[in-house]
Amino acid sequence: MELGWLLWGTAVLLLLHVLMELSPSVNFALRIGFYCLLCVVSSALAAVACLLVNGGRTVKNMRIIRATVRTFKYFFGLKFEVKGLENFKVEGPAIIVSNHQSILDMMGLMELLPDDCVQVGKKELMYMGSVGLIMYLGGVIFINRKSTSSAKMVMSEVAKTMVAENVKVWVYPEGTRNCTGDLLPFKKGAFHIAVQAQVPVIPVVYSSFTSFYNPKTKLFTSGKIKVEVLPPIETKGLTSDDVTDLTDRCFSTMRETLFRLSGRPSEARDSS
Ligand SMILES: CCCCC/C=C\C/C=C\CCCCCCCC(=O)SCCNC(=O)CCNC(=O)[C@H](O)C(C)(C)COP(=O)(O)OP(=O)(O)OC[C@H]1O[C@@H](n2cnc3c(N)ncnc32)[C@H](O)[C@@H]1OP(=O)(O)O
Ligand SMILES: CCCCCCCC/C=C\CCCCCCCC(=O)OC[C@@H](O)COP(=O)(O)O
Repeated sequence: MELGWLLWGTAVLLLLHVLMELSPSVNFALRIGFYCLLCVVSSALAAVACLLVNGGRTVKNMRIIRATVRTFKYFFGLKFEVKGLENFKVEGPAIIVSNHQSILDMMGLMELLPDDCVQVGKKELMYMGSVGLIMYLGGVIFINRKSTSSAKMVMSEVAKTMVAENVKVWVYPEGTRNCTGDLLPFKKGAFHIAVQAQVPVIPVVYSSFTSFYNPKTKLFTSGKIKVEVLPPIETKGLTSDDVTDLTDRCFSTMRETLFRLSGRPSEARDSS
């Protein structure tokens, strides 16, 4: 009986392996499916650990989440090469902004997440079962993207509490995933918070995933991601009139870094 199960199991695994080799779509679906399963199962386990260790919603839970998610890269053959971590060593709170390419970004995020740092996420994520629960327990700030006034109100509240509670806040200023190898125009919420709280903005750039991950062509292989934490941009003395300038400055620096890290030729940069 047990031998029968073993043979069946081996046959199914072999078949999946062959299908993955033959069809990029099957390979993509299985790898993404496995990633989601890993997120769901480890979120459930991590939620129990968070509740036992810290008792409820607190940024301290991010340490447990970070340690868990840092193991995921080994399943997918992903390597991170990180530079500039010393730029996180600013005194007190800061806004961290980074490019957002895919749901796989959670691995890159946790690879360098500093202590006492929460993220801003769309409120729909809260309803993703155990994944929503772990985000809630980790202190993720949920915003309603469909209501500008409500999102702005939450962001302004964040500007006050991040200073009072001495936490850093991680925002994806593109406001949505974008896996084209370029940046979408930045939304200004992160920069408004930085100016309101008079805290520095620390840009983080991940190289383009397109060489190993592309949902359009169903590409998902192993790969290397270069990451750079750029020097903090001070906001002391800036007012709301300076937000557009601050946003543009940050966008240009990050775009230049993205192209450099991704080895994009300079002619392509100039023509886009
Ligand atoms: C253990 C296993 C675990 C498994 C893994 C699971 C989980 C890991 C755990 C945790 C990780 C969590 C990671 C979560 C990632 C989530 C990623 C996302 O969800 S990205 C999407 C959501 N984020 C954003 O949208 C942020 C960026 N957006 C903005 O900043 C926006 O500006 C906005 C505040 C949302 C508002 O957007 P909207 O489109 O409605 O309006 P505009 O941007 O056009 O702004 C209109 C207008 O208002 C001005 N403005 C904006 N903000 C402010 C403000 N705070 N104060 C004053 N004014 C503001 C803006 O400048 C515009 O005016 P103007 O045009 O005149 O400049
Ligand atoms: C009871 C309901 C159960 C639902 C189960 C859902 C299972 C999904 C499982 C795992 C998914 C892992 C997701 C990791 C978190 C990713 C966060 C993220 O990257 O969100 C996308 C968001 O930034 C922008 O969204 P859009 O690009 O605008 O869209």
